[in-house]
Amino acid sequence: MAERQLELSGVAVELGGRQVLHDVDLKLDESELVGLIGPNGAGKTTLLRTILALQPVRSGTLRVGGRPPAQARGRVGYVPQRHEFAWDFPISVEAAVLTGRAHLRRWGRRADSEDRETVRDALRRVGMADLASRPVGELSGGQRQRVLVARALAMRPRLLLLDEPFTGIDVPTQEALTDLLSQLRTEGTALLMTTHDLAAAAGMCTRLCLLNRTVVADDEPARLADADVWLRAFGLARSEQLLRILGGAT
Ligand SMILES: Nc1ncnc2c1ncn2[C@@H]1O[C@H](COP(=O)(O)OP(=O)(O)OP(=O)(O)O)[C@@H](O)[C@H]1O
Repeated sequence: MAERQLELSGVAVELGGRQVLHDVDLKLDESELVGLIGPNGAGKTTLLRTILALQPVRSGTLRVGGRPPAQARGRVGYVPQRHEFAWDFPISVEAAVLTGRAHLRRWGRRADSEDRETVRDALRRVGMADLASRPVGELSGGQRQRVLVARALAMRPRLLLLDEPFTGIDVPTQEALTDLLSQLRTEGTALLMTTHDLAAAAGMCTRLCLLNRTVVADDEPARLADADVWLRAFGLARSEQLLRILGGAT
């Protein structure tokens, strides 16, 4: 049976005294790729940060690999939005990816041969092995995205969270990333990805989870063909543009 990597049941989260998420139920097993879709401000990033134990759960239950999130940090990789990384920091690509292993190493200990081999392997997987010594500030947007993915892979996560990984990247990087996510799935990694690219998500995800403060719908893309579900998720009236974007899906 597939191993459960993530389970949320009735989860509520508050930010600044305001309830941002309520009654969130979500399950994710190994080898699943779930697209987290919702309008701006729906709580997608907050949900990822809560799974990473960066945000407390107000009520409900959250388990990562069967454990409370604070005890499961070593099994969750995170690819943040690109603007969240300090690209002006004067370090090489290799050093940036090595930071992905920092919490697996004892504080102050130097990187060993296993760390370096894991970093090289992660850079190979994202097609960046040739640029290992390049300063991160000199990279293009697509190359930066690859570095963030390699950094998350360097910890060999069982669960990988990706925040808008396809936003603003070139087509070759989109294709390479799509292939990589599919490979990770076949290796058993569970993947949860926020995206605004509905067409890409429908094409590659095993399930789509429509979030708007709570889970409005969660199913295989082909089974989410009802326009009303999408309209509810996005809080829209029937006439709006989303119906046209969804095209055949509605
Ligand atoms: N530190 C904070 N304090 C109070 N409210 C916050 C804080 N951070 C975010 N919020 C609010 O929480 C809600 C959810 O934000 P979040 O960033 O999780 O949404 P999102 O779905 O990721 O949006 P986007 O698609 O725009 O990235 C928003 O209304 C936002 O304004």
